[in-house]
Order: sequence, then structure tokens, then C-alpha cells
Amino acid sequence: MKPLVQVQDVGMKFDTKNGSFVALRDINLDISEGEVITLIGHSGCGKSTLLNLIAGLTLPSSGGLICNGREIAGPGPERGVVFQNHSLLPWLSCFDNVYLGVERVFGAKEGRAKLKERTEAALAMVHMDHAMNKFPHEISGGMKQRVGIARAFAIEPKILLMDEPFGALDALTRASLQDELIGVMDKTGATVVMVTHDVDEAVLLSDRVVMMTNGPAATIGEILQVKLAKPRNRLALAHDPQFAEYRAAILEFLYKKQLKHAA
Ligand SMILES: Nc1ncnc2c1ncn2[C@@H]1O[C@H](COP(=O)(O)OP(=O)(O)OP(=O)(O)O)[C@@H](O)[C@H]1O
Repeated sequence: MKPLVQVQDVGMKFDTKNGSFVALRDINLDISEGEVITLIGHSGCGKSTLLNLIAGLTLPSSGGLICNGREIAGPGPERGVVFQNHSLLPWLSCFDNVYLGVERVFGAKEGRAKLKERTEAALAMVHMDHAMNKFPHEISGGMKQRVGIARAFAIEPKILLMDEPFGALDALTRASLQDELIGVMDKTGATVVMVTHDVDEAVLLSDRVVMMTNGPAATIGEILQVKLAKPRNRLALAHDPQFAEYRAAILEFLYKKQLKHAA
């Protein structure tokens, strides 16, 4: 089967006032349908840059990216994006924040009742149906992130791209959102690429952890295949020696193999 996303020989340079800055080089990655991938690496190594390239928010300086058989030339509804700071529109209710995207993607061929049903189902999936008439300022950070995830899932993207979606949350809220995401991923079979700094999160959620070398000119250093059975349970995994081994392998990469090069 062809991969859903292909990243081929991608390099990324930025023009800065001090000249050209090479952020990424020689990135090659195939992502299969249903796969959950996390990108991990030290700050500034280029994780968001790679995610933005897959999202089509920026275009590569060299190489190419393909999604679903087509070159990525800009953002598209087959790629849903969730950012760290939810980016909900403050003047719209939670319902309307999700509905807006649903209407944009399905509005040409579906009536209002169906669009409403899609919106409500997405909010229910992240347990936010009780608060759908509230405005962003009336709900907590974790709840906003849930709505952001609902908004991305509601347009039924082929792939969900998440840039540190839980990075701004406290540890307990983060854990409960990770568990919720595990539930949603198991139910939908979603393909996910997620940027994280959190080693436990990477092991808990991923099929593969893509470990990046330090920048400038960062690339993929190692890829760890996580073969823990799914659905995963954080409490059971806390005592699982294989989980500890995966965790140690990532820590080893980050704090031994890559630390000496860190800025
Ligand atoms: N538009 C830009 N112009 C110039 N340099 C940029 C631009 N965007 C990113 N960079 C540089 O590219 C490198 C990679 O940035 P990026 O944000 O992708 O890293 P990151 O791994 O996501 O970092 P963090 O973990 O801190 O969020 C950094 O050195 C950054 O300063």
C-alpha cells in the first residue's frame, strides 16, 4: 500500500537578515494510513517547521511532499491542524467554532441539519457537548484544546497534524487529554503526526517516534518503532518494562547522542 504522506529529500532554508539559515536537510519519511507519529527533538531543531511543511503552511526549499497521491502545495481539508494555543475565534461559541470549518468543507453538498449533526458529534467525541454554547473565554485551557481537536476532527481529515497540542496544559489535564485522544484515535483509526517535547507522551501515543538531530540543518536521527499493544492504558504501562525501554531509548538519544551538540 502506498504511504498516505511521503516526505522526500526535503530541505528548508529561511532567509534571515544574517543570510540564509538552513533549518532542515535530507528529510525522508513515509507515513502510512492509520499511523501515529510523534516528532521529538531539542528546542529549535525544526519539528514545527516539518509539521508546517506537511500542513502546507510553508513550502520546502528543496525536495517535495506528497499527501494522498498529490503534491502538497498549500493547506487542504484532508489535513487538519491543531496548534498549541487552540486558536479558537473568541467571538464564536464552541459550537460555531467547529461549525465554521464543517460548513466550509461540507456546506456545498450537505444541509444545515447534517452539518449541525457533524458538529455535535465532533464535540461529543471530546466530551464537550455539554459546553457547546459557551464562548472560549468561559471555558478552561483544557476545554479549549478539546474544542480545537473537535474542530480538526470534524472536517474528517485524512491526517491530523498537531503541534504540541497539550504543551500549555498542566500535567493532569494533559494526561486526561492524552487518554481522550487515545480513545478518539482508536475509534476513528486516525493518522496523526504530533510534535511533542514529552518523552512519555511520545511512547504512550506513537506507533513510531521520529527523533530529530539538533539544528541548524537538522535531520531525522533515529526512528523508534513502538510495538506496545493498543489500546494503551497509562496505568498498566507505568509498570511495563518494554515501556521503560522505549522511554530510555529516547532519553538516550536526546540527552546522550544529541546533547553535546545542543545550542
Ligand atoms: N520563518 C522563519 N525565519 C527564520 N528562521 C526560522 C523561521 N521559522 C523557524 N526558523 C528557525 O528554524 C529553526 C527550527 O524552528 P522550529 O520552530 O521548527 O523548531 P522546533 O523544533 O519546533 O522548536 P521548539 O521545540 O522550540 O518549538 C529554529 O532555529 C528557528 O529559529
